[in-house]
Amino acid sequence: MSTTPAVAKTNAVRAEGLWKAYGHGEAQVVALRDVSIEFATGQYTAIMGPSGSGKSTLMHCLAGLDYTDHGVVNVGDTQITGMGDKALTKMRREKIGFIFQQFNLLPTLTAEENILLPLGIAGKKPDSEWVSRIVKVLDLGDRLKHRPSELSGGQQQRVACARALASRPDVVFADEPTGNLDTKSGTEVLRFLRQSVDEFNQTIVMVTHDPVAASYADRVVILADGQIVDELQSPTAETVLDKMKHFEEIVAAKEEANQAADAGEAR
Ligand SMILES: Nc1ncnc2c1ncn2[C@@H]1O[C@H](COP(=O)(O)OP(=O)(O)OP(=O)(O)O)[C@@H](O)[C@H]1O
Repeated sequence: MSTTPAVAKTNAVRAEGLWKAYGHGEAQVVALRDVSIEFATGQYTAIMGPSGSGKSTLMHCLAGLDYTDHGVVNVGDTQITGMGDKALTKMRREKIGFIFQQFNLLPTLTAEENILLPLGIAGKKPDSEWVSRIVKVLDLGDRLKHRPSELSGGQQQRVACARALASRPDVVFADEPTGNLDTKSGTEVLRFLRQSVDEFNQTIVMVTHDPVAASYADRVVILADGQIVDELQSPTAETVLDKMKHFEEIVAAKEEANQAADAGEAR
C-alpha cells in the first residue's frame, strides 16, 4: 500500500539519546530510555506499542511539547533542546503541524478560520494557492463556512488535516488521527496523509494502535517499556498484526532487562 519516496534524503526530525522520567524515587516511571530515532523528510512513520510504552511521551518530546531529561532533538535544522517555552512555541508554529484524535478545532470559528488560524497566530500570510489545493484534495470546498458542530467527525478531522498542512510544516505529528472516526472517514484521512507524503513530500509521524492505519506508513517503529524494540519497513496490516501478537513477549523481555539494568545501577 505504501511507497517509499525517492526524495527521502534529509531528516525532518532527529533525536538522540532521549531519556524521560516522571516522578521520583520509588514512584518514578521511566517513560523513555535512551531513544534515538530519525525521521527522513517525505517519510511516513507510524509509532506503535502497548499502552504505557512511551509513544505519547516520545511524540511530545519530539514536538517540543515536553522536555526530556537527557538527549537532543532537532526539528529541521534547529536544535530544540535547551529552548525556553517562548522559543518552543514559536518553533512549533513555524515547523510543526498537529492532528489530534479529538480534532481540537475551535468551535466558534468556521472551518476556513480554523484552517488559517495557526498561520494568523504566527503572523504569516497564507499561500492561498497551496491552501486551496489542500482544501480541494480534502473535498472541503463546500464546508468552509461551516462551524465544527455543523460538520461530521470525518469532515472535522479533514479540516484538522488542512490546518496541519496549511503552513507547509517540516513535520506533521498525528496522535491517533483515526481513533474517533468510523472506518470510511478514517480511510479518507489515512489516504490523504499518504497522498500528502507522496505528492507534497510531507513528513508524517503518527501514533496509532490500529494495524490498518499503520499499513499506510512507510515504516512502523515499535516501542516497549520506553525503548525502540523493533521496526518494520513497508508494513502491511498483516505484518503489523503479527508483530502486535508478540507485544506481550517483547514487553516482558524488555521489562525484565530494564529492571535488571536499573537494579545494577542502584547498587
Ligand atoms: N504526566 C505524567 N506523570 C506521570 N507518569 C506519566 C505521565 N505521562 C506519562 N506517564 C507514564 O509514562 C509511561 C509512558 O506513558 P505514555 O503516555 O507516553 O505511553 P503511551 O504509549 O502513549 O500509552 P497509551 O497508548 O496508553 O496512550 C506510562 O507508564 C505512563 O503512566
